[in-house]
Amino acid sequence: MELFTYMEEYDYEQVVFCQDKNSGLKAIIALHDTTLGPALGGTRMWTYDSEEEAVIDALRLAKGMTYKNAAAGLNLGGGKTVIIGDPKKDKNPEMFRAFGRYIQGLNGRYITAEDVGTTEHDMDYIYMETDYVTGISPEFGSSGNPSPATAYGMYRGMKAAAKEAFGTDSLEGKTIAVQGVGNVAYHMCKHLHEEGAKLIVTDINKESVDRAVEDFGAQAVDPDDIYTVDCDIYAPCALGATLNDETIPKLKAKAIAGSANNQLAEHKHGDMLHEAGIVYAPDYVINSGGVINVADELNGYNKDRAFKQIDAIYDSLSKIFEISKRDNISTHIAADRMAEERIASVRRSRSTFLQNEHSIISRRK
Ligand SMILES: NC(=O)C1=CN([C@@H]2O[C@H](COP(=O)(O)OP(=O)(O)OC[C@H]3O[C@@H](n4cnc5c(N)ncnc54)[C@H](O)[C@@H]3O)[C@@H](O)[C@H]2O)C=CC1
Ligand SMILES: CC(C)CC(=O)C(=O)O
Repeated sequence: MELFTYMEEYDYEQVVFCQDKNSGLKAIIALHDTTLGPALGGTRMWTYDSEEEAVIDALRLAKGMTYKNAAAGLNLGGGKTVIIGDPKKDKNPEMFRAFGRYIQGLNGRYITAEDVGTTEHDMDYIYMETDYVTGISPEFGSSGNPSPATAYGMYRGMKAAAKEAFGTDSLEGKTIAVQGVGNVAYHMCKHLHEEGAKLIVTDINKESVDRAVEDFGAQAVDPDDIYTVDCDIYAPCALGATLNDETIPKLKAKAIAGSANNQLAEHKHGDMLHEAGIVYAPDYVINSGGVINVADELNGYNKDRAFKQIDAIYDSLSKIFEISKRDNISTHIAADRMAEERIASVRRSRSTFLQNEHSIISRRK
């Protein structure tokens, strides 16, 4: 991979490689676009097959955060971190403290939070070294783990997708197939179960499946079978790129509404779904509840205010479905346009010179 060529093609601002031999930290912080404000995005810890795979994941996730934060109406740019390692075996407090110092070194250009493989406690260690971290334990005045907020937004977004696909937003009696029942999907399943939906679940982790079967009466299937089950809505809630040439033709669902980031392997897969008449709720819109919740901490956390904003995911998706129908474009393109227009308009409105803003002249005495 030619890193600078890739960065130039997709307009990335900065990539930071962090290494700390003592703790074993190997992290990549990718900052995509900070037009709207400091980049806010979580830290993923995962066992990558190669360093290149980790870099690409950080870059793709960071760009997704630019679009997510813009579409959610937040004054925040897009960034993300990946830490290379096994979250079950390779973590230690020093690793997250060392990482916190790297974040501090960016002086507010990047603010982190949880993602796959990291927890509230990891964030607490980062917080020992920097203020630029959210989703820390509630005893520090924070909003805590963002997963329940993401799950609530998912539930609201799934109702909007159901309205578009079935003419009613009630999920009672609907069969929903869930890939990956981890932090977000467990809480999402709780909402769906309470509304009377039937759940089919899969996970590579048996304990997670057992918990969903026990708590929500879900039916369990093998990971490879989730694409072919009879269902009304498919919810990809594991990792990215699972909507691709191989899986899309197998799907029986009329709507797709999941929490995973970067669900479409390529842009053309959004078009494939549109052509197949499947209502696709763009991932970064439907899963923005978590970032909306942690972003609220920057104003002094207020749960009611944050959840009111999360509720609005329903309206944002309804608007996207409307534009998609009106202009006969796929929903992911409609969402991208919404986000890009917001960034472009803020960029224009910030183009005037300010004497008190940092600029080359402010350094001259
Ligand atoms: N935690 C949050 O608030 C947010 C999470 N997301 C995204 O949602 C997705 C899920 O996040 P979390 O629930 O936090 O992570 P998690 O790690 O708790 O859950 C993911 C689950 O997927 C399972 N899994 C992985 N590969 C699988 C496969 N091939 N087949 C079946 N199951 C598989 C894992 O075993 C795990 O149980 C991720 O893509 C994440 O980036 C997006 C926005 C916010
Ligand atoms: C705080 C996190 C939920 C933000 C993030 O990384 C995401 O939405 O993917």
